[in-house]
Amino acid sequence: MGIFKIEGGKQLKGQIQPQGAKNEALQILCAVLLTPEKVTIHNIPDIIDVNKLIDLLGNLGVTVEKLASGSYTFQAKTVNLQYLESEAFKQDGRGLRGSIMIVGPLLARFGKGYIPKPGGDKIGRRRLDTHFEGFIKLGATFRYNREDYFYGVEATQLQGTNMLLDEASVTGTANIVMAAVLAKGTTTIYNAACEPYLQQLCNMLNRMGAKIKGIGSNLLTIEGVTSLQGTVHTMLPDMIEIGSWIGLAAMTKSELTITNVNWEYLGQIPNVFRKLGITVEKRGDDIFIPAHKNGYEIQNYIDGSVLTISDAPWPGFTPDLLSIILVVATQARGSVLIHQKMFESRLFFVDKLIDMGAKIILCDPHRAVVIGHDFKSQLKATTMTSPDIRAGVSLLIAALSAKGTSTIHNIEQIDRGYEHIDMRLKAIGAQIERV
Ligand SMILES: CC(=O)N[C@H]1[C@@H](OP(=O)(O)OP(=O)(O)OC[C@H]2O[C@@H](n3ccc(=O)[nH]c3=O)[C@H](O)[C@@H]2O)O[C@H](CO)[C@@H](O)[C@@H]1O
Ligand SMILES: C=C(OP(=O)(O)O)C(=O)O
Repeated sequence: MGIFKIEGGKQLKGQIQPQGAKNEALQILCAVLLTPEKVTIHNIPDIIDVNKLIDLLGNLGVTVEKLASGSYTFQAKTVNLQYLESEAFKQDGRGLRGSIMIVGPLLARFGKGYIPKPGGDKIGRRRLDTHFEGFIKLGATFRYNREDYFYGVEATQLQGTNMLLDEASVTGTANIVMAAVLAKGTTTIYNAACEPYLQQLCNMLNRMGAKIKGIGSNLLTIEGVTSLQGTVHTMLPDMIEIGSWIGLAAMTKSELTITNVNWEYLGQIPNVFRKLGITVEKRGDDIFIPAHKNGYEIQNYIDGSVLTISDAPWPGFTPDLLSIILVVATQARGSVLIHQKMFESRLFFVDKLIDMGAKIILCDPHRAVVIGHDFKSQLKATTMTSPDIRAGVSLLIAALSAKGTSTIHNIEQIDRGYEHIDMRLKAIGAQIERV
């Protein structure tokens, strides 16, 4: 397993261009299975999870051609359905979370979709009921093999229907939408997730000939069509990476420009950092973060009570940035309650920050109070292990701000979602080595 060695306490400076969005890429790549025609995709991030999914598509018989860095064509003229029943698929399929979204397109176009329990972060229970309840509603038969955690759905022709999702699941909505576009008749999906990832997916599907209305809302209406054609799609910049760079700049008192961020898709993200007292300046389509020489001060509520930052389905604040908010708060002036509502094991990494000298009280698995140091006491360097992708980056930010040399193990978790992070950090002055 890889290791980062970080010499912290250095100010960084410069420009950073966000990569294409990981969670969007995982949906878009699965959508290529819906058509026998060529699909060209640009701004694909070069990260472990995405590369695993591209390999999986190749194993399924999709012709994959790399045009340039980040640009590929995919053509699923025929698909090797036997691979779905192989031992190799059981290994490949559980390598990442995003693989679950091959099920909807395969079911819709080929009548069967199988998947072993998918991987992804170990951040609490991650059920798949919403996905399979949706497929069943569309008329699929469902089976689950408890022995080897293997899920399967089959149907000769999906039928449009009305459904109310039990929760606004991101990958669940994507999966059901990709099945419903080829169903017979009209499907309505209420309580649909509507993250920018999903808006991008639905817009792409419409360009392929699908008929989806209500994009960006929690009520999608999908008129089924018999076939879809090829298209060209460009991924948005990764909003979670953008948030990570904002946090990094503030915590290391660095001046950073994050370029071409697509402001209109950032939702609450800039404002939540502003609530921590961080200056997030809009300069055209860039974000400019000045060096916070005098620190940053957490805002209280109007009545003077302590601020809470919590997650919610879009357009609420994404759970994927709460770990970063938490680490940034450790050096703020003031206190904040971090409430991670969705996942129950995503805050345990605070133990490491406490070891480094941060003032945090973990109230329960979902809530932590952070009392900021206002830079009066620097975090101390240490050795740590990255438990999940976002905690990993939060620990990396802590290490870059800490005094001395820190070591982070299990950096594959970080490489799962951040493209060449060590090279990009070096380019803005960080001292980081991959060993
Ligand atoms: C590959 C991918 O795209 N992964 C993202 C996707 O995962 P994923 O699609 O797996 O996450 P879901 O949206 O299904 O659910 C996430 C968690 O939130 C809970 N939940 C969800 C909706 C809701 O209204 N109430 C609620 O409590 C679920 O029970 C689950 O524990 O969305 C998550 C939530 O934004 C992100 O953290 C992941 O980065
Ligand atoms: C939880 C995340 O990813 P995944 O769903 O792939 O585990 C994430 O991107 O923060």
